[in-house]
Amino acid sequence: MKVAVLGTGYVGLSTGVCLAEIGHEVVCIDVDERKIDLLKEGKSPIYEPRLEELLIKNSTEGRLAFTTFHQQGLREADIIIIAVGTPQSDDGRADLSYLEQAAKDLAEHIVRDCVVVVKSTVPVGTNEYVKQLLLGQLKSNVEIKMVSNPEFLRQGSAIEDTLKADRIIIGSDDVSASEKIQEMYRPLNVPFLLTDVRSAEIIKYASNAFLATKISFINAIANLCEAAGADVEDVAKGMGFDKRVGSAFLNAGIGYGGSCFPKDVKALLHTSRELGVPFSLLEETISINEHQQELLVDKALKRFGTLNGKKIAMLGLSFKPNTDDMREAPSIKIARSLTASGAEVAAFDPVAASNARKVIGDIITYVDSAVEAAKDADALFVVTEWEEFKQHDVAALLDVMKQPIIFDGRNCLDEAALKACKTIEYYPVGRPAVILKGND
Ligand SMILES: NC(=O)C1=CN([C@@H]2O[C@H](COP(=O)(O)OP(=O)(O)OC[C@H]3O[C@@H](n4cnc5c(N)ncnc54)[C@H](O)[C@@H]3O)[C@@H](O)[C@H]2O)C=CC1
Ligand SMILES: O=C(O)[C@H]1O[C@H](OP(=O)(O)OP(=O)(O)OC[C@H]2O[C@@H](n3ccc(=O)[nH]c3=O)[C@H](O)[C@@H]2O)[C@H](O)[C@@H](O)[C@@H]1O
Repeated sequence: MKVAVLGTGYVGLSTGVCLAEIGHEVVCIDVDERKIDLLKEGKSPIYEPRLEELLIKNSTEGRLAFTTFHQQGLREADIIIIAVGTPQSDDGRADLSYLEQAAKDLAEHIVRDCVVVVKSTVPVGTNEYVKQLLLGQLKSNVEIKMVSNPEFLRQGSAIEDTLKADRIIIGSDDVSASEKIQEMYRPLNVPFLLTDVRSAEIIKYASNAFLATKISFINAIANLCEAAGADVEDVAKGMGFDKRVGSAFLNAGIGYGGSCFPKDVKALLHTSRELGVPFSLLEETISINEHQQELLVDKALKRFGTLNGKKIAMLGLSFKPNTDDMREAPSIKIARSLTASGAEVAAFDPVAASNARKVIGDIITYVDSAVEAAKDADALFVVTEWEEFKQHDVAALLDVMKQPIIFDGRNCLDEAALKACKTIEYYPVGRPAVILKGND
């Protein structure tokens, strides 16, 4: 099938590459010339495992092309997938301006009957709004059918999640459009759930808000465990054995970040207010998360009395491992709080440093290794659980630190390995701090 994808961000690019991989002819369109130039050279503008490999393979085999010209990209498309951003507005609602522009671009350049798929995360009712915009401005006499098809991939495993999704939601009031989209995805062999458009839109927000709430719930339990002398890791394990609870997304830490949970929880809250339906649970989810992002700095302040002049090593900047995305990363708040308290911060992240610099600026120093960050540090903050930090020889870090104090915001360091080092003050999340007696 001939597919056009509007927007080559995390979702659009992953979708485009994977649809080409299962045999479709795909043209990805973006208004960002820099991105399209890179993509044409076979380079991915984002860090995502396997993405570049599949990008090169499918471009070389002639199933994947990139353009900044809507006219060129849309000319032959049977299916057009909209995957532009829907960021957060100041009042919490989803900003639909990119989507509105996308509808305008489509109206201008669509020249044949096609199915338009809204994959961007959009508030309930938006598919109908886009359809009206599109039909109202359409230049050619063609038939357009609409499908809501929200996306559930995670950054850092976008390709894997797309090729092996848990489900594909297809929301449409038109049977033939729904069938066409099922046909497009059929080679993936993933279960479909067919719904009406509004339910499909809500499924996306409900899923993200539920997962964010699960994280805030376990973080609240973590704080309770710390005060009560219990261990949240064991508590989460004990809860997770119950299939009704499930063990996923019960990792306590310094809160959720990223381009979606923070904005989507707020957007759903905004929708509920607009519809006059109380949903204070979401307010708590947000407030627990904000508090959790302050956790490491609060603990360090308690430990040191003042952070003025203290040197802190930050391991990790991206909002989660395996991505260079800094959107709403907890590291931003942590870096700002630390420096506002007079601390000096040296940070290392395997891939996110240059994006981090754009957001955090030069209030902190960006270094090229964990050991360099740890040099002369009074404390180490583990902010992102990159595999290489978990595997790191902690002794090598402790050797260069001024004091052996670790605040582990992701409970990811191996305690047995820590015990094999010299004596350490270790502050995990969700269980009391411990002095790990070492062999010094
Ligand atoms: N990032 C993620 O992991 C996930 C994101 N989503 C949702 O998918 C949507 C897209 O998210 P991301 O891929 O992260 O966004 P992004 O911000 O990374 O990419 C959006 C792209 O759209 C392009 N664009 C904007 N207007 C355009 C137009 N008129 N024509 C062509 N291209 C245009 C931009 O230049 C940009 O490259 C959002 O609604 C988001 O909430 C859903 C699931 C996962
Ligand atoms: O709509 C979206 O954009 C996507 O949002 C999330 O994906 P993503 O933001 O890429 O990453 P997650 O793995 O969900 O992590 C989000 C945040 O929650 C945190 N988290 C996650 C799990 C956990 O147990 N504890 C925890 O603190 C992570 O550190 C990270 O900051 C969802 O998992 C995807 O299904 C969804 O498609």
